[in-house]
Amino acid sequence: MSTCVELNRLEFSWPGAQSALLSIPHLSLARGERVLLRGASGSGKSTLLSLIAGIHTTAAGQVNVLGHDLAQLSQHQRDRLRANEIGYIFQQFNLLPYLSALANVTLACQFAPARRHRLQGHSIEAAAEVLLDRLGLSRSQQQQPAHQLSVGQQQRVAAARALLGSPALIIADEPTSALDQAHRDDFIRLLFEACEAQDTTLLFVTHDATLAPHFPRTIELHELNQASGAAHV
Ligand SMILES: Nc1ncnc2c1ncn2[C@@H]1O[C@H](COP(=O)(O)OP(=O)(O)OP(=O)(O)O)[C@@H](O)[C@H]1O
Repeated sequence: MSTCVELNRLEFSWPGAQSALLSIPHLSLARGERVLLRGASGSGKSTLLSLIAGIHTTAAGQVNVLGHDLAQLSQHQRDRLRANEIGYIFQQFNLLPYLSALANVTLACQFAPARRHRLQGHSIEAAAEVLLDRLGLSRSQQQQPAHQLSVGQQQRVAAARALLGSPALIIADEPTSALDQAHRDDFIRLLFEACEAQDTTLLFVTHDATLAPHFPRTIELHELNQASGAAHV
């Protein structure tokens, strides 16, 4: 099985902080793996995601994504790698409220040539419609402005935007915190099915312990992180 993400001797401190936030000897995520990353509020989960996504970098240690050492890439190269290979689902979804659901999804491929290429000749719009169908949005809902959709529907749009064009990695940062349990379980099932269909690795972050049974692998950040100032559950 090939490796999607690998961290080696990663150290990270925010500028001005008195101690390291993250000190992670090793972490490896295989291609297609579904992993839950759990940790207390403030323990550094979002920071770790931003390092894996190449939004922030650290000179200490190695963050490897699909065989690329992110520290060796220019900012432009990291941005391209992220656009092409990483789909991000945010806690607040970050949809453009007055654009239709469909237009929010198609945006994902506008600046990502590799993602467009993987649509294998289908138009971006046709591929987005099929993905939204699969995630349970009717064609009329797909035409509605995002702000007129329910929270659960907006979340599916955010998931479709992340999944379109089969990126290698989906990073989901607390994407279910606004949902009740039934909608949450339903969303996770749909997300798993979509990731499996396209062999996408899923790194799903939460502080909710009850989600662990859904995932084949759970990582507790406080067990992974050896930084002395790290927050514990
Ligand atoms: N841009 C930043 N600049 C400086 N410090 C930051 C920045 N972002 C986060 N921090 C600090 O890093 C620590 C970890 O924050 P982070 O958001 O990574 O935690 P988290 O585990 O995702 O928390 P939560 O579950 O509450 O979202 C906090 O002390 C926070 O104040």
